[in-house]
Amino acid sequence: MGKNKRKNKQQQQQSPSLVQTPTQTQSEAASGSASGTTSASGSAAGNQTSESHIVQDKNKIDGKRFPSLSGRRGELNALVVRLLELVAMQPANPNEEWKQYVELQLQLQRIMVLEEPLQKAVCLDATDDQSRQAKVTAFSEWAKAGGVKTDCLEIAIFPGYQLGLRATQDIAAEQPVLSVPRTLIFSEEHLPETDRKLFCNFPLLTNFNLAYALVIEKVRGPDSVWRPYIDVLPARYNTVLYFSIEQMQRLRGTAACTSALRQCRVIARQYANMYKCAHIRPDASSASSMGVLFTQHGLCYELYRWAVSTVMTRQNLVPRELQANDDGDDLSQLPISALIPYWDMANHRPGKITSYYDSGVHQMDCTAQEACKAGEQFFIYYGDRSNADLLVHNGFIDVNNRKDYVKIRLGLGLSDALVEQRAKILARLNIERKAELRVLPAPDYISGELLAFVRVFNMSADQLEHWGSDLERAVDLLHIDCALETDHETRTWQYLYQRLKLLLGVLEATFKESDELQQLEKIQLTEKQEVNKELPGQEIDLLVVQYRRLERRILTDALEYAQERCKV
Ligand SMILES: C[S@@+](CC[C@H](N)C(=O)[O-])C[C@H]1O[C@@H](n2cnc3c(N)ncnc32)[C@H](O)[C@@H]1O
Repeated sequence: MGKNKRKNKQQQQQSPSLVQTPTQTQSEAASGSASGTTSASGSAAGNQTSESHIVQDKNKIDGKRFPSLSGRRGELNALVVRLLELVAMQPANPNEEWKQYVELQLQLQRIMVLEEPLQKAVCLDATDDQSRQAKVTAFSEWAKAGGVKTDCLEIAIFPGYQLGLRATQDIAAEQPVLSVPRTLIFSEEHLPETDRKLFCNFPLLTNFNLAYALVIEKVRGPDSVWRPYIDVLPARYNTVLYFSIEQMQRLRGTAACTSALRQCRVIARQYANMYKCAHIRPDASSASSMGVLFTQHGLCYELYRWAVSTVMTRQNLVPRELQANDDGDDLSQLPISALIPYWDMANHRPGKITSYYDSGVHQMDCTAQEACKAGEQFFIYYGDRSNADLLVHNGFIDVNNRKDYVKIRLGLGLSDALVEQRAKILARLNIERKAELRVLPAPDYISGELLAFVRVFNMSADQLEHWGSDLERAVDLLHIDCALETDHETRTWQYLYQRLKLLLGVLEATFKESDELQQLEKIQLTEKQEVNKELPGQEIDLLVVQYRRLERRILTDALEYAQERCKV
C-alpha cells in the first residue's frame, strides 16, 4: 500500500486475490448418528435420488451441534462430483468459459439449497447495516480492552459504503489516528497448534490459511474470543462470488470478466476439493486434512464464500511472529495475511498509504492521509488498483480512480518467422511474449509497455535487425516521441486503433451503451424512491454498470487518441 518510509516499519499490503488452490490433502471420515428430522427447504437436482427430509444427524463438535445432512448426502456428493468434473476442464475460449461458469453456478445453487440446514446452523444470518451498527458498541469496547487506541475515530454507517470510520474531532493531515496491537490482529497464528498443523501447511497460501482460520472462529460462535469482531463483519459481500448469473452476464465483454469467472471457478474448485476429502474420498489414516473443515467445522459453500470474501475485501499482509514452521523452514521473509479489527472499518479514497506495521512495538499504526473535519468520514488509501481489480477482489470500484487502466492481452504469433527477434527486444523491456498490457485513462491513453509491444510487433525484418543490434536503445520504444520511420509509426497506431475498436465492439455487442444508460437511470430512480431501503442485488447492479461505463470511457478516449495519431 505505498512506500516504506521508516526503517523498522513494514509496509501494509492488500494482497490482491485468492487465486490458487491449496494442495489437496486427505480427510477424516465424517461421523455422526441420526437423531431427528426437519423438512427440506428446497429441491435439488442430482444424479441420485433426493430425499424429501433431512436426518438431523447431529455431530457434537466444539460443544455445538451441526446437521450432518446425511439424508441429502448422496445428492450432494453427486453435485460435487459434477462440480469437480467441470472445474477440471480448462475453457478454450470466452464462450466455453461462460458456459462453464453458468453450469458451475447452477450446481452451486443446488448445493446451497441442500446445505441450507447447515448454513443456518453456522449462523450466517442476513445482517444489514443497522444490525451491524447495533453490535458496534460491544465491538468497540472489545477492541479498546484489547489495546486498540484511537481518540478521534468511531464507527458509523455511511450510505454507499456500509460501515466506515467517522472523525469525532478535527484531524490534521499526518496526525496519528489509530493503532492496533498485534494481539488483536487476526491471522492463522491465532489458531491452536493442532488446527494450525492441520490447515496452515502452505505458508505461501497465507490468504487461504486466513480464510480457514476465520471459518473455524466463526463456527465457534460465542466460544470464540473473536466473536465481537466477527459479529460486526458483513454477512454478505459484493464480490463476484455473490453475483447472480444475470449480473455476471452484464460483465461479459469487459476486461474484468475473465478474472471474475476465474475467481468463481477457483473458489468452487477449492470448496469441491475439500468436500471430496471430507465426504467422497475420506482417508481416515491421514491426520492432515482440509476435509476436517467440513466434518468438524460445519463448512458449507455459503460459509466458504463468506470467509473467502471477508479475506479478499479486508486482508492485509503483516510480518510473521512465528518465523519458522515445524520442519524448521525459515518463514521470516514471508508475510502473513491478517485481518486488522477496527482499522479494517476504514473505507478507501485516493491518496497515499499511511498505515504501517511497526515491528519494534508489534502494532499497526495509521496516520491521516489528509485533514478531516469532525463528523466527516475518515478514509485510507488501499493502494494502486485498477477498477477491474477492485471490482473482482474488493467488491467496489472507485469512480475517481487515478490509477485505473483496462488490461488488453497481446501475444506474438507462433507462426511469425521473426518471433525470436521480436521476443529478444521485448525481453529487454521486461515484456513477455504473451502479455497483459494497459490502456490508460486520459491524458495518457496508451501505456509505454503497450506502445512498445505494438511497435515491436509491427517491425519489419530490417527494423528488428536495427533495434536488436543495440538493445540498450530499446527503452526508447517505451516513449511516445521515440523516433521511428513514419510507416512503422502509422502501422503501430493503426493496429492500436483496430484493436481498441474491436474491444469496444465486443463491449457494445454484449450490452449496448443505450441499455447501460437505461439501467443506470432505473437504478438511480429506485434508489431515490426507496431511500434507506436495501434492495437485494442493487449494489451489484450499480457496480457492474458503473464499471462498464468507466471501461468504455477509457477505451473510447484511447480510440480517439489513436485515431488522431494515425493522422500524424
Ligand atoms: C476494509 S472494508 C471497509 C469497511 C466496510 N465498509 C464495512 O462495512 O465493513 C472494505 C469494503 O468496504 C467497502 N468500500 C471501501 N471503500 C469503498 C469505496 N470507496 N466505495 C464503496 N465501497 C467501499 C467495500 O465493500 C470494500 O470491500
